[in-house]
Amino acid sequence: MAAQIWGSEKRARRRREISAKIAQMPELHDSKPLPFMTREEKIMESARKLTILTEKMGQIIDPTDPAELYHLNNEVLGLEGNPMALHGVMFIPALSAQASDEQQAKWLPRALRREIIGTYAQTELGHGTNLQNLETTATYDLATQEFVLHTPQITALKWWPGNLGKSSNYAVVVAHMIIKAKNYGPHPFMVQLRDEKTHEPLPGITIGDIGPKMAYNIVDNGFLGFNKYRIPRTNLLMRHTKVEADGTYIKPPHAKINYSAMVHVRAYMLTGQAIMLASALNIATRYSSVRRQGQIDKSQPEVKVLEYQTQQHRLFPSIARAYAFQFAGAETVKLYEHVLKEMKSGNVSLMADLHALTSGLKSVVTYQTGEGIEQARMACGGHGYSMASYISEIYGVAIGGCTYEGENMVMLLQLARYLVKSAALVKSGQSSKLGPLVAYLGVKSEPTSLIDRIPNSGFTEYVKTFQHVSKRQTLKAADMFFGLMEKGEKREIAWNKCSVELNRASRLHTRLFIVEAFVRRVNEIADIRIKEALTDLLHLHVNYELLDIASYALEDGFLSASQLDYIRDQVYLYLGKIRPNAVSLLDSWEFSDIELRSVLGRRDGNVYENLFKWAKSSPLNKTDVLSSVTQYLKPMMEKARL
Ligand SMILES: CCCCCCCCCC/C=C\CCCC(=O)SCCNC(=O)CCNC(=O)[C@H](O)C(C)(C)COP(=O)(O)OP(=O)(O)OC[C@H]1O[C@@H](n2cnc3c(N)ncnc32)[C@H](O)[C@@H]1OP(=O)(O)O
Ligand SMILES: Cc1cc2nc3c(=O)[nH]c(=O)nc-3n(C[C@H](O)[C@H](O)[C@H](O)COP(=O)(O)OP(=O)(O)OC[C@H]3O[C@@H](n4cnc5c(N)ncnc54)[C@H](O)[C@@H]3O)c2cc1C
Repeated sequence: MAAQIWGSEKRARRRREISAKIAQMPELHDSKPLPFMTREEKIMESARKLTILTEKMGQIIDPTDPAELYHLNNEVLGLEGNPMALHGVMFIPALSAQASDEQQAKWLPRALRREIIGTYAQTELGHGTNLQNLETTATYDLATQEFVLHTPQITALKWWPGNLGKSSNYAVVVAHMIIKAKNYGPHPFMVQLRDEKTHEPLPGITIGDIGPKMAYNIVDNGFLGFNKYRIPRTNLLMRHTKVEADGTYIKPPHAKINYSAMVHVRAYMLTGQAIMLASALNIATRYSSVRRQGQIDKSQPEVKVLEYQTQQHRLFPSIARAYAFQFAGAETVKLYEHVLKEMKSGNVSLMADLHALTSGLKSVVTYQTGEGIEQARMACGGHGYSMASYISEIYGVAIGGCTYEGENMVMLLQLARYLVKSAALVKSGQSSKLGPLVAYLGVKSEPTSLIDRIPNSGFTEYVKTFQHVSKRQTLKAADMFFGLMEKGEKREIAWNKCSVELNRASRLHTRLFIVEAFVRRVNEIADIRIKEALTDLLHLHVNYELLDIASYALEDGFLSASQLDYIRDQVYLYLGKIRPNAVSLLDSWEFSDIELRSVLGRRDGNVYENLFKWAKSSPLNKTDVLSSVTQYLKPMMEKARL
């Protein structure tokens, strides 16, 4: 099963080898539980481990393999980020995709050797979503052949970029490029921020940390202002766009090609989200099979809380989602790598499809991951609320994904643009022009679902039902939009008035893709026992998801009330079938105790003793009487007694 999750037997084996090596290297372990550290201590601890990793990484992993790097990162540095998180996640990908060969030769080896630390500085205090209204400017000075970076007002301060505040000394900065008074829109520039020897900010640069956040507090998300700060013309990233010495602008082959670093993260973050969901579920499911509370049959002893159907219903559909996201994420990364290769050789024809797909997936996966992790926390009762479970940290980090790389509603609307264009093709009789991901929009469906009518139909009838609801909602939302325009409404106003319906279509389309990716994967599996376990999970997935969106299928009679009862029964049937495998389905992800950082989720199940040990190690317990008591509470009580 681990081979299915991680992509191959070799990958699963490598992960085990890496975890085993890390277990033998105490210098790479947290020196004390992260929840007991201050933010400064955590940053210091993370930087300590990071420097050891830079020295010893080659002994543990193949540093050129992103999957091995990601695993090493999760085990040693953890989810809360590190002082170089954005260096690997966005700075290097931005340089790789957007810098010319000559620029790459100059900067990439230094970045890869970690001679310099970089980040991706795009979002500003006043604007994050609407890139067209970013306010930082890069004005070309023809006389000196330099760009002058400037922050005209407070809202133009860069705000949020990870590791910008204190750790990075370089950044890819996105600014409006102005040449001879003409604004060419946002473009990426390589900018040195700090002196390489002293790490002091360079003259003309104002920089710092934006303060503590809901989670991710090891990352120094920062602010950045420029006061007429000059950089050479050749620091504009020039793989696709060029500015010649005389100010001549050579436009890129696709208007949005400079957005590729964002698409990179949107594609890769899906499996990251799956891992966080599976981690929280691993903690909750293990704990649920240790925790005994109450009886189902009063004549029997107290049961493990995992025996309760409500507990299973709370956890198991999310287990199925974690697998579904992992499989859909793996497909998306493959597609991304393919499109990136094509883009590098000048073929930009697949960019729109990739953008639409990653926009929808990013939104649905992060939202459902957040939901699933929060349910996992509640499933652990009181102990889930303790930082000893570590679930609250996983939650805080995971839901950051609903906001970063494009706020979820906004990204769903990006997918909706693609769906509406596809609907227009269907309506104008040009269904043959539909791309493969939306081809179903042009296919006539049966009048009613055959879900419970065709025995042994595999998952075909389910897929058809998801296709039907997605198609219907897409065409309905598109009709609403076209209808408003026909009535004379301006395009943008009409769009806004339909946007809730449009986003519903985007969600349904994305959920269909996730179901299809799960079905594709299960169909590929040769090992009978693995196939059987995953088929059960897939049954739970399709029935649970369909129940969740049933209103769309009920409103036009595609599903009947009796079919809904059938679907509900299937959910209960598969909850029971999955119960014996539940812990194993999560243990198969092979998270080590070091990686999980959870007292509740320990592999050995020795929860209570370790919770007590953990509580005793709280800094508050170093002394029996705190100074808050001697200074304030004790005198208060004494005064009251007089
Ligand atoms: C091994 C790696 C492991 C990785 C693990 C992950 C862990 C992650 C941890 C990292 C933590 C944090 C990182 C966070 C970093 C950031 O957040 S960076 C900042 C991100 N910011 C955003 O995402 C901003 C969102 N906004 C946008 O993307 C755009 O502004 C928006 C698309 C909303 C609109 O752009 P405009 O330029 O205004 O576009 P319009 O003029 O409206 O035109 C839209 C048309 O352009 C098409 N489009 C847009 N984007 C793309 C694209 N990327 N590719 C292709 N096409 C694109 C769009 O479809 C429209 O086309 P149409 O007109 O419909 O034909
Ligand atoms: C943990 C974290 C890490 C980050 N790291 C980085 C980084 O490394 N580099 C970087 O540059 N940035 C980074 N960011 C910033 C992040 O990319 C932005 O916050 C994000 O893109 C959302 O933009 P915003 O803050 O402007 O939200 P807003 O756009 O202000 O969103 C507020 C509300 O308005 C709605 N809204 C906005 N526009 C529309 C629209 N057109 N239609 C409908 N609704 C709309 C949204 O849906 C949302 O409900 C990070 C953010 C976080 C939380």
